[in-house]
This record gives sequence, structure tokens and C-alpha cells, in this order.
Amino acid sequence: MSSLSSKPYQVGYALTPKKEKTFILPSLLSHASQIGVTLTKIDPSKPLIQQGPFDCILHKLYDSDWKQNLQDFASQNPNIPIIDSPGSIEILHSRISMLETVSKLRISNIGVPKQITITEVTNSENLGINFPSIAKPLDADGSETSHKMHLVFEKDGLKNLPLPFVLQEFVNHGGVIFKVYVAGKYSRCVKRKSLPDISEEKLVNLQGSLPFSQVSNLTAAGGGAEGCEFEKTEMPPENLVKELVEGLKEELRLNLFNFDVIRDIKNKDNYMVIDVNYFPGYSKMPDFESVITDFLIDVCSKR
Ligand SMILES: Nc1ncnc2c1ncn2[C@@H]1O[C@H](COP(=O)(O)OP(=O)(O)OP(=O)(O)O)[C@@H](O)[C@H]1O
Ligand SMILES: O=P(O)(O)O[C@H]1[C@H](O)[C@H](O)[C@H](OP(=O)(O)O)[C@@H](OP(=O)(O)O)[C@@H]1O
Ligand SMILES: [Mg+2]
Ligand SMILES: [Mg+2]
Repeated sequence: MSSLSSKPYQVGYALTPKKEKTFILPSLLSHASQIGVTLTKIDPSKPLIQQGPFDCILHKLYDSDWKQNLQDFASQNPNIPIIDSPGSIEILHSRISMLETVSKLRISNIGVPKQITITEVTNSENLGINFPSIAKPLDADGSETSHKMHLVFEKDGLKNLPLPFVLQEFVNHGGVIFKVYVAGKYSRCVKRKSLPDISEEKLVNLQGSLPFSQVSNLTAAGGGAEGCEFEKTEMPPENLVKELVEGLKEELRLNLFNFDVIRDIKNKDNYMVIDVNYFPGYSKMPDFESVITDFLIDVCSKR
């Protein structure tokens, strides 16, 4: 696909230095410029209205000054697409509202694990949540701490965990997670290594809690027997993934996100969404350069 207009589309991006390093790769810049898209870095500390001109804005910054800058720009440039609206992004910054959007879809065979919110130290006997479970920071705002999780094997394991957190039941899923990347009308489903299953036999010998963070962000799977199991794991049904993608796009009103799906090992027709992320690590996705560039052309050409 290429930009049919005589001059290239101008896409402004506002990202953290870390995100710029992992997303604005030379391969993306060169592919984009070949088919008529120029990616230009925005200085978020300067008024957006004094920069550009842009055919669309791409951003993954959350501070209030930037949000005000974006709002000032949008009010004077209502026809320039902003990818994506801060209001929509915020839904994904809480692990409660994030998964509520999935439950609203009412897609058969798709659910979310049972979870409760813990905002203070609790002595109540029955929390209504089975162990093992995972304690996940309530805020999924992209901070380092938002990924710091704990596997919790028993109620005592809840002591001293940083509050507030959601306590989500651990669902055995065969050690493989499916990550579905979405960029506008494009989507790609990939397999990633996940936490291993926790059998009843194992659980009796496990106490307290165990910290972990971002276990499924690596694209390569390990070799050996584990790797063989990984390779053998079937992808989820395409129609189910497509229904989830379309439903979440409509519900979230977002263009750039991914979501994590696991297959319930106890009933392999049932799947659960455990996480939804804004503007994820697209460079880990197959066809990264062409998917992102084609998406940007779609956005700019619709203006
Ligand atoms: N309910 C669950 N049952 C079983 N395993 C789970 C569950 N929730 C999370 N996990 C495991 O923990 C990992 C991290 O969980 P989650 O994706 O919610 O965290 P995250 O920090 O938001 O990750 P990401 O880097 O994808 O944003 C998952 O990739 C999966 O391996
Ligand atoms: O393996 P993926 O692409 O899912 O890893 C993502 C992760 O899911 C989150 O989207 C991270 O963003 P935050 O939640 O804001 O921390 C991404 O980090 P980033 O530095 O690339 O934005 C991971 O790549
Ligand atoms: Mg995840
Ligand atoms: Mg996440």
C-alpha cells in the first residue's frame, strides 16, 4: 500500500526515550518513507500547535502537561486524527475497567478470571478467590511498578503485598499465552511463553507468595522439551480472535492495543483474556513495519 498523494504524509510522534528506542526503528523509518509516510519526533515540552504540520499524531505519554498540549492542539485542529484519545487509553490504566470491557462483549467461550480488588490489609476468612492466584497492581499505567506481580499460594501470602492490587485467580493454561496485536484494521496473533501450570500436588508444597514481572514479553521460546510443548500448542480459533478484536475495538474505541488470551487447560474450548495493553511492543510482532505503516496511511488518508 502506498500514499497516493504527491507528498508524504507527516506523522508526528510523542514517546518516551525508551519507547522511541524500541518502536521508531530504522527499519520502520525506511519502510515508511518508501511508501510515503514521514515520522517526525514531537517535542512534548513545546506547544504542538507550533510544530508540524502533521497529518496525524501518535503518542504514548500520560503526564498532565502533555494531555493539555494535546487538547489545545485538538481544539484548533479537529480534523487531525490523534492516535489514541487519552480518555479511551485511561480505561486500560486500571486492571478492573480493563477487563470489564471484555466481560461486556458477552462472547461465548470467552471470559476473564475471577478477581477482587484489595485496597487494605484484610483479615476476612473467605475472600471468595481460590488459590493459587496472582496479585497484580491495580494501576496498569505503564510504570515499572505496574508490572510487579506476585504469585500467591495461600491467604498468608497476601501479607505485605503493596496495596492496592487486584487478586486474580490463576488459571492453568499449558504455559503458553496468545498475544493479539491490533493496529486499526490489522491484527496479528502470536504465541509467547507463559507461567507454567501449578498442579494441586505442587500447590500443597508452596507457601506465601512469589514475585515476578513481565514473563511473557520475550519473543523467543526456550529450546528442549519446553520448547517442543510450546511449538505443539495450537493457536486459538481465528474466528474467536477476530470476534474479540472487533468487539474490543468497538468497546475500547482504540486503534493501538494488544490483549493476552489463555486457553483454560480444564476446558480447551474456553479462553480467558487476562490483560489488555495500550500501544504495546509492536516491533515484536510479525510484519511490524508494514502493519504500522499501512495503518498510518489508513488514518492519514481518511482525513
Ligand atoms: N489469571 C492468570 N492465570 C494464569 N497466568 C496468568 C494470569 N494472569 C497473568 N498470568 C501470567 O502472568 C503474566 C503477566 O500477567 P499480565 O499480562 O497481566 O501482566 P502485565 O505486566 O500487564 O504484562 P504485559 O507485559 O503483557 O503488559 C502473563 O503473561 C501470564 O504468563
Ligand atoms: O510483549 P508485549 O508487546 O505485550 O509487551 C508490552 C506490554 O504488553 C505493555 O504494553 C508494555 O507497555 P506498558 O504496559 O505501558 O509498560 C510494553 O512496554 P513498552 O515499553 O514497549 O511500551 C511492552 O512492550
Ligand atoms: Mg500481559
Ligand atoms: Mg499488561
